[in-house]
Amino acid sequence: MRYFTAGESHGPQLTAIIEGLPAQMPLTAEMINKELKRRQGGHGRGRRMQIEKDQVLITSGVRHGKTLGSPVTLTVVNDDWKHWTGIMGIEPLADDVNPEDIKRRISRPRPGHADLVGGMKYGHRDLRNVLERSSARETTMRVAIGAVAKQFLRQIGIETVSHVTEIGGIVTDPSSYENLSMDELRTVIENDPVYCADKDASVRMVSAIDDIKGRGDTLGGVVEVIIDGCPPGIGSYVQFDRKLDGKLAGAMMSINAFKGVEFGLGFKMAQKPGSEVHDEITWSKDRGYFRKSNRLGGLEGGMTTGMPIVVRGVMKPIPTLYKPLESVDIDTKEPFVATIERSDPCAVPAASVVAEHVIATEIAKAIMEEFRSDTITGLQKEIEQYRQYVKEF
Ligand SMILES: Cc1cc2nc3c(=O)[nH]c(=O)nc-3n(C[C@H](O)[C@H](O)[C@H](O)COP(=O)(O)O)c2cc1C
Ligand SMILES: C=C(O[C@@H]1CC(C(=O)O)=C[C@@H](OP(=O)(O)O)[C@H]1O)C(=O)O
Repeated sequence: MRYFTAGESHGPQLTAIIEGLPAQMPLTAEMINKELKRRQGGHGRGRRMQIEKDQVLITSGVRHGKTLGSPVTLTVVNDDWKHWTGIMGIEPLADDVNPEDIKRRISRPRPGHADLVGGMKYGHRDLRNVLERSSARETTMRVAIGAVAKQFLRQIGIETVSHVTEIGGIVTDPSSYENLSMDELRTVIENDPVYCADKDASVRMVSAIDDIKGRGDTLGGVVEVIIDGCPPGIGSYVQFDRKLDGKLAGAMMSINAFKGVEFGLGFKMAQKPGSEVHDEITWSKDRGYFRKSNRLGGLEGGMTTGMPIVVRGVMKPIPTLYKPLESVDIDTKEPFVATIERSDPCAVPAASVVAEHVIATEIAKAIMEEFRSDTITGLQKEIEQYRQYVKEF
């Protein structure tokens, strides 16, 4: 499976193309729209999310609700485009227009964004040309692609869930959710304003977001993704670039504003002896091989172990502040303090949805590399046989 995204934040539309999906898989716009709506939500989002009502249009690769095996194209219209039509025009500028006079041209790079270095690299004196593509608006299409990947994973018995475990130093207590089933956890999270499974922490997170917004500042946090039902042996130890943990870490780090990733106990492993980190192996007739604990987060030697995959990512606080940081105007080289039109004070809940979808996409891709049938029923059969084989190994 291969995929691409395209589109500018304030351009006419966003596009994704996915190639290599099995044929005969049920797929509807509704399945994708449900996830797009979750990404737009979460306490802490700014005014742009009141303008957009993200809805996908499937324009190829699906007929009568089933995949054809041909490339699937997804598009989402930017409702904000109507306010930007002239500014974002595709046609060349008229001869009498000076590029430096383009409406809403940006000559003042924002710290923490791609603006300055992107401008240098691509020769853009209007930094809007960088901002438009570096914006996290792009994550809309990564969620759309991930929704398709999740639908594929569901067909072969793999479930995904994501939740917020920390915002601005407020940390969830794992005992409040670690005994919940995947379905129970999903229900709690979907009904929570910050997609958090610890009710007490959630209340404090909401007020921390309101407080930071009032102060013109922003907050980051940590999100956790859990993937349950993966058979052992997805990924490989035989070549460095086939290790699944490396691919998942790369996917997590590709999300705008993500600055770190960990599996299982993660960075806490540094504080513990080996006997409190590694997971003992056991076997039963019902389950086959399994681990007595899951401190390594479901991966050993770059391969899934069959235990749930547990991966977390840290998101920095949003860089555009109403209480802005100092920067330099590229025209005058003079320092300035920026004025802000709108921004999200905290997008950690939305980012947890993005994280779940990019991880689901990477896992779906890895599974399609291991099992090669061109139809979903063929793949289901192959995977079922493999599950039986590893159980009795
Ligand atoms: C869901 C989501 C929403 C975001 N919203 C904003 C925003 O409103 N304002 C902003 O300055 N950055 C926002 N960001 C973060 C920036 O896109 C990101 O920090 C920037 O592109 C620079 O990339 P880097 O932080 O990965 O270096 C958001 C990120 C995500 C994942
Ligand atoms: C549009 C989205 O997020 C945007 C991501 C973003 C950024 O700089 O990354 C900046 C803001 O955009 P704008 O400048 O238009 O207000 C966010 O709203 C979205 O998530 O769909």
